[in-house]
Amino acid sequence: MTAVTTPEAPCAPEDVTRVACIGAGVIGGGWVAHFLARGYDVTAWDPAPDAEVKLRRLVDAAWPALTQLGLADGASRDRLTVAATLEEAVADAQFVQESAPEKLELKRDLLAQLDAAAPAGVVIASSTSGYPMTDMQTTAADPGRLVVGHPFNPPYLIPLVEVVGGEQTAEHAVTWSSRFYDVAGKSVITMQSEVPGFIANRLQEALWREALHMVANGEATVQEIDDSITEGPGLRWAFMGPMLTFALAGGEGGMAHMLDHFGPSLKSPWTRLEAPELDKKLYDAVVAGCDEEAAGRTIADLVAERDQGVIDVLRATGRLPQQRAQSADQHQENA
Ligand SMILES: NC(=O)C1=CN([C@@H]2O[C@H](COP(=O)(O)OP(=O)(O)OC[C@H]3O[C@@H](n4cnc5c(N)ncnc54)[C@H](O)[C@@H]3O)[C@@H](O)[C@H]2O)C=CC1
Ligand SMILES: C[N+](C)(C)CC(=O)CC(=O)[O-]
Repeated sequence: MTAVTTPEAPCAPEDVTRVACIGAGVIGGGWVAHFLARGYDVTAWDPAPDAEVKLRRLVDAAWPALTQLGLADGASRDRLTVAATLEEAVADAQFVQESAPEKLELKRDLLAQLDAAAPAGVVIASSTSGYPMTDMQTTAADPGRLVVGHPFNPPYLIPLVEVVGGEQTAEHAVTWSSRFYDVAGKSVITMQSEVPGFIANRLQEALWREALHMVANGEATVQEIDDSITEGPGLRWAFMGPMLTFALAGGEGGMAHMLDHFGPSLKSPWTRLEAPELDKKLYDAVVAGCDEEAAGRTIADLVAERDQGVIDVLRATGRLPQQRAQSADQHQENA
C-alpha cells in the first residue's frame, strides 16, 4: 500500500453516527437496513426513479427480523433519508458504503465521484463481489481512502464482511474500516492481500461452478444440488468451517491422517476447473430448476424463510450477542 497523503478519518469508528449508502438495490438496501437497526442515521442515494419505494419496501420487509434480533437504542426506520443527489447523500457522511452494479467502469467513475464529494478523510467502502480495489481506484483523486467491504446477502443478517485495500489504499483506511464494521456489529476478516473473489466468494464460486457442470451434464438436478448441501455439509458449515470439519474426517489422526488418506484423491477427476459455458440451455435449466424447487413460494416468501433460518442458526449456535439474544427471546415470548 503506497498512499501516504490520505488524511486520517475525521472521527473515530466508535463515534460514527451518520452513514451514506450509495446504490440501494439488494445489497445497498440490506446495508441500509443493517445500519438503521444498529442505530445510525442513514442517507441513501440511487439514480433509479423507483429506488426510494423499493428501498423502503426492503427495509420494511427486513424490520421484523431485525426487531426479533434486537434493535440498538434509538434505532428507527425514520432515521433514513433518501437524498436527491449523490453529493447531497455524502455531504456530511462519516462513512460511505457503495453498492452500485458490478461493472468495473461504473465503479471506477462512481468511486471517483464519491471521493470528490465526500468530506476529506471519510472512508469509502465498495461492496464489490470480486473486483480488486487496485482496479477500481485508478481515477479517484484520493485513492488512499478507498477500501473493499464485501458483505453477504443479506447484510443485515449475515455477519461477515471481507475488508481489503488496493495498492494505493492507505493502511489507516483499512484499519479504520475494519474497526468501524466491528463496532457496527459485523464480523470482519481483514485480508492482507488482494485475492480475486476475496476468500468466501472464491470458495463459493468453486462450489457453484461444479454445480453448474452437474446441471449442464444432467448429472444432478437443481433440487438435488441444494439438498446435498442443506442436508449434508451445510449443516456442519454453519458452525465449523471446511478445514476443521475435514480434520475430523481423519478420526484420531486428525488432518494429518485425513491428508494421508484422501490427499492423493485430489488428483482424481473430481473437479473440473474450467467454468462451464453459461449457454441458454444451462441458463434455462437452472432458472426452471429454481422455480420448481420454490414450488410456488414468491421471492418475498423465500426471503422471509431465509431470514428466519439464519436467525435460528445464529441462535442455535450461540452467536447472537447477549443483549440481542435477550431481546430476541422477549420478542418470541410476546409473539
Ligand atoms: N446480490 C448479492 O448477493 C451481492 C452483491 N454484492 C455486490 O453489491 C453490489 C450491488 O449489487 P446488488 O445490490 O446485488 O445489485 P442491484 O442490481 O440489486 O442494485 C444495484 C443498485 O445500484 C443502482 N445504481 C445503478 N447505477 C448506479 C450508479 N451509477 N450509482 C449508484 N447506484 C447505481 C441501481 O439503480 C440499483 O438499485 C455489487 O457490487 C455486487 O457485486 C455483494 C455481495 C452480495
Ligand atoms: C452472488 N454473489 C457473488 C454476488 C454473492 C456474493 O458476493 C456474496 C454472497 O452473498 O453470497
